[in-house]
Amino acid sequence: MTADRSAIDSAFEALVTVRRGQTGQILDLFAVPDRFERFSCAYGDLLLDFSKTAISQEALKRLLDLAAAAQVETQREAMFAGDHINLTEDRAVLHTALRERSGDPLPVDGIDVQPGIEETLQRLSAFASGVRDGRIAGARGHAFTDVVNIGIGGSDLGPAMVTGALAPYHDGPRCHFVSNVDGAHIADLLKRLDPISTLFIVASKTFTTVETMCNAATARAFIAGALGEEAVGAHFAAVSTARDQVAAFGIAAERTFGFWDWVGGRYSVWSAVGLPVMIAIGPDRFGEFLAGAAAMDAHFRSAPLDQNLPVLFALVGLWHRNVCSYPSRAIIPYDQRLARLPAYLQQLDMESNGKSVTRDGQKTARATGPIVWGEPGTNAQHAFFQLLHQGTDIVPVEFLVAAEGHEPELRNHQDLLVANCLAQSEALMRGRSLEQAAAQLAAKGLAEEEVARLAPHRVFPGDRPSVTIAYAVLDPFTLGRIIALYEHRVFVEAAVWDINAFDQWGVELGKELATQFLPAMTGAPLPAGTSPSTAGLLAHLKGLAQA
Ligand SMILES: O=P(O)(O)OC[C@H]1O[C@](O)(CO)[C@@H](O)[C@@H]1O
Repeated sequence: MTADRSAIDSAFEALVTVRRGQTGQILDLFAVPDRFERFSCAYGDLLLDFSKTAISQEALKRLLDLAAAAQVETQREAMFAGDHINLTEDRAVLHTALRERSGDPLPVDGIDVQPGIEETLQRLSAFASGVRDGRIAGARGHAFTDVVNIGIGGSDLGPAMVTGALAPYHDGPRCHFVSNVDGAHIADLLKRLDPISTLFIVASKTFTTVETMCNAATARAFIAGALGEEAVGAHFAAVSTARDQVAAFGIAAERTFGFWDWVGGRYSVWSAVGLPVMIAIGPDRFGEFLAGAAAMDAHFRSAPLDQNLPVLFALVGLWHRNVCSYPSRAIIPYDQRLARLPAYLQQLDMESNGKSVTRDGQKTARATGPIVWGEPGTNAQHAFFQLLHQGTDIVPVEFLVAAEGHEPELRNHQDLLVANCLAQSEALMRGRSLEQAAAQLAAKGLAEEEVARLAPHRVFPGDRPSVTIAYAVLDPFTLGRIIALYEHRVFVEAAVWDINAFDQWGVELGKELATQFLPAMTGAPLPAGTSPSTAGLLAHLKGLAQA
């Protein structure tokens, strides 16, 4: 479908005009008594609060006009219907089908994909259950105590993040994740593992990714060296769309779990890529995780735009990126088990929306995906919150926080955690004036000149925006809802920017050059045209390696 660029441009112009006309601060917007109610949106216990942004009633209205101008609803239906919206790869985008359990037929290119999804899920459940209860065991009959997922990008970040997030639900074997081609990653893990009770899952959509193939070969040698070549089959499973390559590696068809080209790597945790999660928490809990995402899908599809969490979340993102020109967004989960969420969202958001051309190949009219980064609170407070509060750049923050932890006996920890989370968003918005800083110092009895010297350092400009996502508890259902919320937010932002969120050509050039440079590591000349800087660096490193 073709976006109506002029309607989108007009909607953005109207927003810029609103922004220019704003005189007060975020705090002043709370003069409207029900601002919190009006600028937050709940889906069950999951609340998105965006009242601590500079979005006024007028701005919100214009943002909703922007969504209408971009025909977000039409674009959304094209995705759910299985249209080939990934234009550069000529593919449908249907990760949502993986969690849709109604059983209704879903034709893609004339073929119903639901039976294949169901069959794969049944096979995954049987395999995961077998590994969990020891019916599927190693070559010498030992139950698996450790499962190692070998994958990278979407074949690593999703299962690694979700497995960590749902640690309280683990009742299966220990799960580990190896992604980096740096041999240190796998070597440090293998030292701690007993081959006799270790299962490797090689996860790669393409089964050609260099890092994954290199790590898989090392893992294979680990098993073959310890237990013999004939043991390899019992200690490996694969997740891939490339069944031929999997077979060539030596993994049997019954231990190969497929998915489809309409599932992008960074959207694949709902597919067989989620196998380590299923082994860790069991098929039933994995089903709850899928159900959470399906619930968010249904909400995204049916809620009016002004009550639609992913749409509102995206509009806040567009406001910050395009109207306020903020270059990044920070993800700060006040939930230690979501420690890998920022990394997961970096791929989801930046690989999807880090684009400079529109769907028809024209240069984009405005800035697209921001830099996404973050760390869990409260640790982040003691690292980079200084800059968030007093630095010269404004970074909109996205806080995530649960009402309950999983440790009722540590309620005092949860109280401290929640209080800190709320305090940070309040402090970012409220700030502290020079007068207030001076008054505080004077109240401590400091001399006048000391007050004047120190007070400027204690000023907080305030007026810094944040969004808070609050929920009851981080269970599988809620985690599913949160990830789907972010996925659809990325979708809506891309729809407005008129970019393809589902390809990733930007990762190719570096891969190509690495392939060309590899022979030079063992003496061949570097390809013609390689810069003197790169040639100099290689010579330096080789000199050091030989020393
Ligand atoms: O699953 P594969 O094919 O090994 O790819 C891994 C990752 O590599 C990328 O293609 C590019 O980095 C990602 O999109 C993907 O998640």
